[in-house]
Order: sequence, then structure tokens, then C-alpha cells
Amino acid sequence: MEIILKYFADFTDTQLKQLEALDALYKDWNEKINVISRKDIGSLYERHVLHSLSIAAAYNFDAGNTVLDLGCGGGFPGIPLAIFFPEVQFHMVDSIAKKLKVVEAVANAIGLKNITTQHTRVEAIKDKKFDYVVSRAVAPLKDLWRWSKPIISKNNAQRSEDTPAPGLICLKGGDLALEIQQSGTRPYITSIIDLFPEPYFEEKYILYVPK
Ligand SMILES: C[S@@+](CC[C@H](N)C(=O)[O-])C[C@H]1O[C@@H](n2cnc3c(N)ncnc32)[C@H](O)[C@@H]1O
Repeated sequence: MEIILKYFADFTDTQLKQLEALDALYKDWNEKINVISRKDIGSLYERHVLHSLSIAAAYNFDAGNTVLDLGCGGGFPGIPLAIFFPEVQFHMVDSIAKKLKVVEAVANAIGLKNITTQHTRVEAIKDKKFDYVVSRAVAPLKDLWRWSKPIISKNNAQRSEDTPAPGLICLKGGDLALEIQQSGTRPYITSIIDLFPEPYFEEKYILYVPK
């Protein structure tokens, strides 16, 4: 938890309690349903919570915005972001139902009200639009963009100055040159190590593709 407080100072008591509760909840649920690699569970706050919150360090969302977490697995990046942005609605989507069971159990246990879940492949969602799609470790950028573009809402001129235009924001690692070229997009790229100078974030990036 210290690593979170090293980079974020302004949490409310509720947010602090919610963040602190994640450790025991994920340790417990991960025994039943594997959502985090066993070698990483001891580094939950750095490798999962802080990694997810890099999106919040780089981008603001406005109250009332809607965000779809594409392939949320056990809840990353959506759960830490939903704690960080309590006024923003997060729709957690995964094609494996039991992973959403973990998301729902964690959200209920910490009283997170701004989360909904949907068991589906994201390509099947045709009836809803979202201001942003966030995603980590799901698919090549080409596919993420192909799936996201139709469900991202049109540009909203009412947003605050530091809030990005609607788009896809995803967490990626390694050499991205070929993946970006094959995606046909020109993402804005943030090196997470510039936000959080910890060795773990070497070669980890936030990619933002505005619609
Ligand atoms: C490696 S896991 C990552 C989970 C989580 N985002 C994280 O970083 O911990 C990839 C997840 O994406 C889901 N997934 C892959 N393709 C999907 C699709 N087209 N629609 C919905 N979920 C998908 C899988 O079921 C899996 O839970």
C-alpha cells in the first residue's frame, strides 16, 4: 500500500479503506479463481493497483463519464480506477463468467457502487456507447481498436480541460513498434516509468487512441 501513497496523496478515508481491503480480498479470491499470477500476488499494489492507476496519473475522467473495461479479468484496471474515480461509471466486461464473479465479490465487499459487469465478448455489445474503453493485457492494439471504435461515444465538447476526448486507453508493454504499425492507429504514448520511476515499469506504456 505504501507504494500507492508514494504517488497519490489525496485519497478520502473511504478510498483508503477500499484500497487497503484489496490485499486480503484478492489473496482470498485468487485461491478459488485464478485471476492474478501466483508470483505476482505478493506485489498486488505495485503490479496491479499502481499499474492500473497509471491511467489516472496520466488522464482525468469527468464525473458522469462512462468507461468500459475490455477483458477486465479479476478487475484490472477497472477496480482501482473505479475507486479513484467514484463519480465515473465503470462497465466491466469479460468473456469468462467466473472472473466477473471475483469482480462482483470484490466490488461488493468494498462497497463500490460505480461498477456494473457483463459476461460477453466485447464484439457482441451493439446497444451501448461509452466515453472511454480501458484495457490491459487482452489483445493486440489492432483488435482492441477494431472492437472499441464502434462502442466509443462521439466527441464530447463539454469535458474539462485536462480530460481527454473519448477514446481507447490501454496498458501495454515491450516493443510496440510493429503492433502499432499493424493497428493503423497513431496512439499517444506515455512511458509509465516517467510517472512512477520503479524498475517494474520499465518498458510499460499507456497508449491512448482518440476516436
Ligand atoms: C490476460 S487476461 C487480463 C485480465 C485483466 N485485464 C488484467 O490485466 O488483469 C485477458 C482477459 O481478457 C478476456 N478477453 C479476451 N478477449 C476478450 C473479448 N473479445 N471480449 C471480452 N473479454 C475478452 C479474457 O477472458 C481474459 O479474462
